[in-house]
Amino acid sequence: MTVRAAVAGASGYAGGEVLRLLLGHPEVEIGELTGNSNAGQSLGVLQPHLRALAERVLAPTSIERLAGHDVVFLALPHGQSAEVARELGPDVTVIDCGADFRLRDKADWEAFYGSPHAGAWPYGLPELPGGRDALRGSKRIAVPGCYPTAVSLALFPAYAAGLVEPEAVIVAASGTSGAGKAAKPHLLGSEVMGSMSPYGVGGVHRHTPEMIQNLSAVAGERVSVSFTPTLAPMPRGILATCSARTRPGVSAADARAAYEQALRDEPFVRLLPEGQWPATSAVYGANTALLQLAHDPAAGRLIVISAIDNLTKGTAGGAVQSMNVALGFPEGLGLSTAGVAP
Ligand SMILES: NC(=O)C1=CN([C@@H]2O[C@H](COP(=O)(O)OP(=O)(O)OC[C@H]3O[C@@H](n4cnc5c(N)ncnc54)[C@H](OP(=O)(O)O)[C@@H]3O)[C@@H](O)[C@H]2O)C=CC1
Ligand SMILES: CC(=O)N[C@@H](CCC(=O)OP(=O)(O)O)C(=O)O
Repeated sequence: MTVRAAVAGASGYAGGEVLRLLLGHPEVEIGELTGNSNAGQSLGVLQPHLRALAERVLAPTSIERLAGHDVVFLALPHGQSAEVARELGPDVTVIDCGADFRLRDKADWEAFYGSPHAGAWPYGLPELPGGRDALRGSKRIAVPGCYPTAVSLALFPAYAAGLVEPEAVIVAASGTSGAGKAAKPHLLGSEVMGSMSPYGVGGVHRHTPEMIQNLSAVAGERVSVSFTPTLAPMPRGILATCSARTRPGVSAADARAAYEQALRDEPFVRLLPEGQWPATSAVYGANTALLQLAHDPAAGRLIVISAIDNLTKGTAGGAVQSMNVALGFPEGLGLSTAGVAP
């Protein structure tokens, strides 16, 4: 069964990555492509790496343009998806790469996004316990934020197995494409090259409540999260260093066994052999999350490090994987675990 898919926000980083993956998806025909300030411009100019779409021209984003497709990917700024989604019929599969429908808690949404809460949709992280069941047949999917993807995949096996206390400390580095294509002064090349810097420190980053939501659901109790994001001088990738206090008696071998068990059948999440560590270069352009763990007995903490490509597993790959589950396609269709190296 071939489906026809439209992409709104096709001039942006997330929309471009969705299109790169859809070009390799055997069951998807690419339909309307829309943008905002770049409407009227050709994809050959806006996304020069997508040669097969070079002649296509962006239309303005409107319901008329997006209606009539089987699937609509929304890769729009926060707050822009809800209205579009409301107008699209219940028979259209709408996959939102933005944040609008990720959080279930209205107060959290209002506190971190400062706008009215639009609601919550089934969450596009199939690997979480119950994740695939929630997505199967769903016509609405909220694709996770890139940091919550890296962190939730790193820590869910520990909480599912009861290995750690309900507190997690996370420091993560992201490539600059995480901030989107729109020009921002602190992302000028001269500010970013050759430097790493923190931002959103002290529990204020909007991905914090999303991590708490995911980990608490797995743990069955509220998990507190201290999250510090940093900006790294690379275009793509997230390296998340996550730790939590181990429950009494938990050993390194227990942790390894629990992760191996939890990830045994996962096609896109891999616990590396002992002695190998995740690196962003190994997941560049791949829909893979690579993990490694260590137990620090002196500190009494389990440390789990994960690497993803923020635009692939962290956005567009997660979106396509979730679409596959929702529509009943093989989950890995159109998705590669092969990265680009060096
Ligand atoms: N970058 C990343 O790593 C990740 C991004 N996301 C999410 O994906 C979404 C897109 O992000 P990203 O691609 O990085 O951002 P970009 O800034 O690169 O792209 C934004 C896109 O939205 C369009 N747009 C801007 N304003 C409007 C508007 N008012 N109405 C309709 N379309 C508009 C732009 O069109 P035009 O260029 O024509 O003006 C462009 O196509 C965001 O919600 C983001 O949170 C999620 C996870 C990770
Ligand atoms: C480096 C950088 O700026 N990253 C973005 C996160 C990108 C992402 O996943 O975000 P959305 O929630 O916007 O979909 C940030 O910290 O705001």
